Amino acid sequence: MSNIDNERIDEQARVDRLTGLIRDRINGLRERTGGIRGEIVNIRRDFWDDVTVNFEDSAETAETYASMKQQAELLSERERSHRHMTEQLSTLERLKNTPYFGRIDLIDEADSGAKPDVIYLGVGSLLDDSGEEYLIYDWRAPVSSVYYDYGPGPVSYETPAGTVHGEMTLKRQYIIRDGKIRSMFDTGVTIGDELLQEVLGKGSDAAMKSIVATIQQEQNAIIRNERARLLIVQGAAGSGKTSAALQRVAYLLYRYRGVLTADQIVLFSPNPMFNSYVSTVLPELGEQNMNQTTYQQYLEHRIGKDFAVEDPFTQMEYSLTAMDDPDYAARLNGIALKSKAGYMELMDRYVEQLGESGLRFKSIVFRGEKLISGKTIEEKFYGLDRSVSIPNRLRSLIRWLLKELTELAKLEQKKKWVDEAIELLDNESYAQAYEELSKKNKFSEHSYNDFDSERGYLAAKVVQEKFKKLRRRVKQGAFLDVPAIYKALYRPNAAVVKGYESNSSEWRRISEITLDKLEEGVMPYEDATPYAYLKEKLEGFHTHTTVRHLFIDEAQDYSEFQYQYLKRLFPNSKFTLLGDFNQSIFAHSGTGEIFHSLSSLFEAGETERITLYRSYRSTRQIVEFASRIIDGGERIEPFNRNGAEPTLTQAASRKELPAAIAERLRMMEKAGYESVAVICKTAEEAKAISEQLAPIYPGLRLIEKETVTFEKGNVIIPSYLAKGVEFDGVIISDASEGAYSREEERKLFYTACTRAMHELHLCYYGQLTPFLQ
Ligand SMILES: Nc1ncnc2c1ncn2[C@@H]1O[C@H](COP(=O)(O)OP(=O)(O)OP(=O)(O)O)[C@@H](O)[C@H]1O
Repeated sequence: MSNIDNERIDEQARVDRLTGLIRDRINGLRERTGGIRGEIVNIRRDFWDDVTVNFEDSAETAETYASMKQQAELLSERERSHRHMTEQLSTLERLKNTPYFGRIDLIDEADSGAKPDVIYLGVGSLLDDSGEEYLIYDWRAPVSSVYYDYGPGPVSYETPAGTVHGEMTLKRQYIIRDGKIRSMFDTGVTIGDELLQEVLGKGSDAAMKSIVATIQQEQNAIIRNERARLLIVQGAAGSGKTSAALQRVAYLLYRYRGVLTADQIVLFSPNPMFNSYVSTVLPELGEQNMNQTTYQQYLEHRIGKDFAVEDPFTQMEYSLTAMDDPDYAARLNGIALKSKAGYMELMDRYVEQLGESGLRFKSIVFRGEKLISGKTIEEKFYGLDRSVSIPNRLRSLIRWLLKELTELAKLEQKKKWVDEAIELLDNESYAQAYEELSKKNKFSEHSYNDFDSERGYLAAKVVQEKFKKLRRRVKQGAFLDVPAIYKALYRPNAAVVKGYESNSSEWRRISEITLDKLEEGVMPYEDATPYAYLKEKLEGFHTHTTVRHLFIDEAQDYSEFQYQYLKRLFPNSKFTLLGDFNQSIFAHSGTGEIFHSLSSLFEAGETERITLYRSYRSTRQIVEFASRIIDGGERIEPFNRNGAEPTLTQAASRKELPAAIAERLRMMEKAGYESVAVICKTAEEAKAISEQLAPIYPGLRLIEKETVTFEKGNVIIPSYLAKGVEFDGVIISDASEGAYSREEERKLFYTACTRAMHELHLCYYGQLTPFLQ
């Protein structure tokens, strides 16, 4: 028997020993948690039986208090133990079938000559019975970084106590399934092809997978980066940006356990469906999910009461389909203009001017009557000390208005409608009034009819009730008419835009189309951030000070303005931005140059950039094919996994396209693929193709912007919604010149093609897109 065979026997014996130990511990823990759970139920049920309650005198009261405290402490101690055991159980469950995936043998420089420490890495740590020796190290432990960063030879790694140097004498990888070593091999720096081949060759899933066992060196740099205030990751399609981001969250939660919690981490995703796609990774690693949201959801939350906020996909659909609209060019120019930092400066200047004049206030109206006119409020506001900021002046104004309302309420009580309202009161209200007044001795002993004071009391009650809503709205500052203030920016001769764009006919056109939308109650997507920013500047910023880490996926899709805004909203947060400028498809994010220039967001020393060139998602053939579409694509390195060449199918006419697509779908079904996407350029096209395919290839699920769950199966999806997700096979429904030929469509086309893991097929009619010619 060869050496390696002997070693494998030893290794399997160790796996057996550990899985046996893990199982024993699981059984023991299950029994104990069951017992504790029972105890907790009993303590809760008998809590008051076991407490002697007696408040007769101070000594008895003290004793009662002490006995309650003792019971409460016992309960919380039991609950703590239960929580701890449940966590341990969940770690053991994760280690049960695959206790570890890697091993390193390490000699610490400090004790050279000694035998190497043998370190096994898994998705959780395991101590021996003495509690002193690690049988398995968590992949996030400081020493584990050596596994991802080095091959055999000299190594170093950071610990809280400083840098440790040493020598790695062995690096081994395992594929262990159900407690059996399927294969094991010794490697250098790169974590072996074999393991990656196995992982990447599998079918796609409804949920993203964790990549702990095969994290690559450059990905590890992202995961463990702790220095940068702003970490910018530019990575080719399929290079593992999202995967690395999620592993990074898990790493941070481990590294800062006790200090950092999952709710202090926020991930901005490209769409709600993507949220569902990535939501299983962290629980799989034994961590809680961070807060996940989309920028659109955030905007809705902030300004959704003022306007119907257009979403980025509707804007996208417009930019892809509305070329015949006479306002098309003006709208696109407006989108570009409003996404720049210069537009934020314009808002700043506007706010400065508003400090002097121009704020608009709504009158405070009650029962159709103006109680305090907008004009009066305005005069009061501008009568306040002008050196004070607008939000602080508004606060004074609120105090003044509330006082005024108290006085006005008294006048209101005398009005006739109040009498009518009193008459309609029920008996209970009367009885209550009588009781309260008796308590206050308001009824004079001599009068037999206390009508006046009773009426006074009831009138005050009626008016107070009706004024409640008014007072609440005043407290919220709802009398400031932010929509009107924003609209004023686009009115002819708005003071602030003088010298900015006032003479340009383009600006006038942009203003007109924006105003039209705003008057309809619709907030165009490109205006949503400027509006939210203006609102915050006037009312005072609602910052999220507890958030420590903000992750933005598909970061190339955000505008400069949006970044500046986010920076202000999350003042205590580090930013991790993950994107690919080759996939910037939105009109507001330009051609991705914003993503390039982001370094200016923070100080130079606080920003770090990492570029990922290696693409893992797709076969070599697909990566090479797709890379030809974009500039600089030759730098993208495919992972060496082979598959079929992408195919081009020319249909005789547009009408024949569905048949060609159906044919490809059947072929892929035969080949056993379970998730195939027909990717269309727009939602409009997706809907049409979906209807045409239904009779000849039923069962495809149409994905729309409202779709919130990502499920396994065959789908029809618009290109821009397929961002960030992947499929076994992709069929580009229409790769004709008519669909993809404008320069703005190049990146969209690239994004669509790079969603495929194993097979890519393109259908077209007439001329093929010039991007492939
Ligand atoms: N180190 C790795 N080990 C195993 N699989 C990996 C690794 N890195 C990436 N992958 C796989 O590659 C695929 C693409 O990863 P991911 O979606 O994170 O890439 P991305 O850079 O965010 O892509 P895109 O920009 O196209 O959305 C996923 O299936 C992921 O599991």
